[in-house]
Amino acid sequence: KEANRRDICSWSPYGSTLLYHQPRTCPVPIDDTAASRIGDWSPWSYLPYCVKPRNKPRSSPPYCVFSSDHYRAGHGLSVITTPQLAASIADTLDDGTVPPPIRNHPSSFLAHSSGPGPAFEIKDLPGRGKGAVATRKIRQWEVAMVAYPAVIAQMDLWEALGPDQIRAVLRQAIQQLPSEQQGVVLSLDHSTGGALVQDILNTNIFGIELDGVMHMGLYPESSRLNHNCRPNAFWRYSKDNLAMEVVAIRAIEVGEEITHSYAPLGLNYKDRRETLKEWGFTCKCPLCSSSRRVIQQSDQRRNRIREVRAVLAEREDLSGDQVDKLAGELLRLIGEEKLEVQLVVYYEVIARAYMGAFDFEKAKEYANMCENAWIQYGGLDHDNVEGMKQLWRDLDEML
Ligand SMILES: C[S@@+](CC[C@H](N)C(=O)[O-])C[C@H]1O[C@@H](n2cnc3c(N)ncnc32)[C@H](O)[C@@H]1O
Repeated sequence: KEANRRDICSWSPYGSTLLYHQPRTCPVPIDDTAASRIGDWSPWSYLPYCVKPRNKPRSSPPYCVFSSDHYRAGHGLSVITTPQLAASIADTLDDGTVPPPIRNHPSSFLAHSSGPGPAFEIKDLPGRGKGAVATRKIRQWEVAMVAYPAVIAQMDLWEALGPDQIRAVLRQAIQQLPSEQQGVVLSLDHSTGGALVQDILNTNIFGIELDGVMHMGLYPESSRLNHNCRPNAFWRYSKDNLAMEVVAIRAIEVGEEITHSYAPLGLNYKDRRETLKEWGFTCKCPLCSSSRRVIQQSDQRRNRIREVRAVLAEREDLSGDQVDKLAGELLRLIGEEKLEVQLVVYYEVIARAYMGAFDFEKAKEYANMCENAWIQYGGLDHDNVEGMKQLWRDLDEML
């Protein structure tokens, strides 16, 4: 009975978990041979271009280029992945699967442009190339930017394919984009070295998950966002419609650059530099451009944040008063370091520390703060809603 339901793909773990419920169809995965045999490769605009990944076992599925000309009002999309994963995202090609709040956002190119227009402009910035600068005040939790992918490629592409195969699939993926989108992609920044398209991908990708498999997502609009070690925004994307939202973590003033962090948050200066080497640049954000004394003070705070977190998470003999003191110190340091994006994680650590100290009122207070922050942070379909439910279950069991 289940298998007959149109909204469940038997081979797809996502099946019916759409937040924005659309009837889901379940296209059959096709490679180039199957598509030519049946003479149909819809919903894709071109016959898939497939290669056998040279560095994977012989039984592995091919990696194919699937392109759509009409994706997001004709901006186009090329996906380099297995036939099965391509079939699992076929429904997202339909503009109708983008929920109205995202589709109608002023920065979305699907919006009918009678509204106020985007809240940012792309400008040249000293030492950092181009970047997005706020043209009006952006409120905390406001979606500042909506973006859609132009290229998606399986994350292990560079290892799975031989160099000639990589060149061939990238050439095909770019050639099959509408010409305007080709120009947009080829004009993106690149700083990691090597062949142009591969370098553009390495410089600009966001890691996204399709059916549990990591992919590189190239989102040209949000590619212009620079890194900041004290970011004022973060990004999230929806598996259901592939749209990316850039959200303000605190109020952003007119003229302020909108930034996110490319590196895990909370690293000290040396570790951040090491991590950002992979991206091929030396960070020139305001913190990294400060005096040595300011950087040292920041490092001390960041080291202390890690220590306090470890004490709260690991010590089982803390009293309520001790948790009060440590939680207060942790939140003060996070505020001083402007690492608000991490609060979701720390609220849970504090809630669990209060549970350990049998102060259930405070535990509930922080569990509530954690849940509200996750909802603001990830939206209702965020994976961590499950983690939150576990926190509440653990708390209920103790009461
Ligand atoms: C994803 S792009 C960001 C937009 C880019 N600035 C542009 O002009 O399109 C990443 C590149 O921007 C530059 N960049 C980003 N954040 C930076 C920072 N904090 N300091 C210096 N350069 C930065 C680096 O060249 C990096 O490789």
